[in-house]
Amino acid sequence: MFSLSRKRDKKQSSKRYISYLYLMSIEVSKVSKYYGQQKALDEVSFTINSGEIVGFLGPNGAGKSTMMRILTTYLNANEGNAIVNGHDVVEEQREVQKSIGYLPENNPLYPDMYVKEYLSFSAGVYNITDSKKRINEVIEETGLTSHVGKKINELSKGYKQRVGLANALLHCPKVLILDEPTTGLDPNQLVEIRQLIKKVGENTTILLSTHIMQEVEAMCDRVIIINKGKIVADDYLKNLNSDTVQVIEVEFDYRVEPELLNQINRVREVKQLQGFNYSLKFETKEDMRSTVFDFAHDNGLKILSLNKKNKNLEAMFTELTAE
Ligand SMILES: Nc1ncnc2c1ncn2[C@@H]1O[C@H](COP(=O)(O)OP(=O)(O)OP(=O)(O)O)[C@@H](O)[C@H]1O
Repeated sequence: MFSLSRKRDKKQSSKRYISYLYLMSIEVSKVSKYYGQQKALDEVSFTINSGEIVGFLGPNGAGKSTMMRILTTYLNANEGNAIVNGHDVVEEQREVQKSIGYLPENNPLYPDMYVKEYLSFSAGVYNITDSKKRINEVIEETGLTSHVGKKINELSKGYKQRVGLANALLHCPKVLILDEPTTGLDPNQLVEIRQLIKKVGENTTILLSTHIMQEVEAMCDRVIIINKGKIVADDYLKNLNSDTVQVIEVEFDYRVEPELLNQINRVREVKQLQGFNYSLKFETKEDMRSTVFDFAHDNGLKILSLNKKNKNLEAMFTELTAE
């Protein structure tokens, strides 16, 4: 275990800086965080490459906001370290803040300010040169053109989120950190904000947190799943959505010994669910439903229902975050 405040060997640090500059946007290493006795993060480690859109997925209370607040320097970890765009989140806070855009969970906007007034105020805080030009660019990029003359408290939740995004993008950050960016949006606003985030992600590395699995499927290249403060999965969606793993859920009219079902040709795993329901896992592209039917017939078992599922993100999320 090593501490966030430790001083690094300068030579090693500059070598690492160069590699991060080109490849790695974020590196988190064995980060733990306690609130009193409660461990909110438990030796969390992951890396995010430059250009990726990564979903940080977990149920309520999993530790997502805590991790994001550490990455954005608003909170210190108790153990471990984190580097963002080549800068240590404790030793180089100012550099980290300059290189990231952050949209916190409850986007703190000034309700009485006009949209443009608010962005000008932020541009002043960021010390942006040629701020007028940059403000007009982000207004266009985030689809706010027809709303610039409005006060923030006159905007819908979706447009308030756009203002938050515009604000986070003002200083052209390399990495955007978005904490539950679509919470509370209606279905139309949801689609629009997702499209906007995807568009922004064409030029920016994005880490976004959510507890909604479909959110990750709609926007991300990769998912990191966190549960009770621990990383439980980290993979690219294209791998998770492959159809080589197949789960068949079958309901019989009576209890069947799992040992019997284990004899089905090519079955890899048998799980007993509620009632007389069973889940059978296969690792093949071939549709195994007829094999299951034939096995049931040959063994005198009566099937009441049968469902084939691909072992996709939804199934994995449910399994990994089950109580
Ligand atoms: N300031 C705090 N003081 C005490 N406990 C806290 C504090 N902030 C968070 N926690 C606890 O730490 C755990 C992780 O919280 P965190 O907000 O990081 O989770 P989350 O995944 O972002 O949840 P949500 O999706 O509900 O926002 C939770 O059990 C939470 O109750």
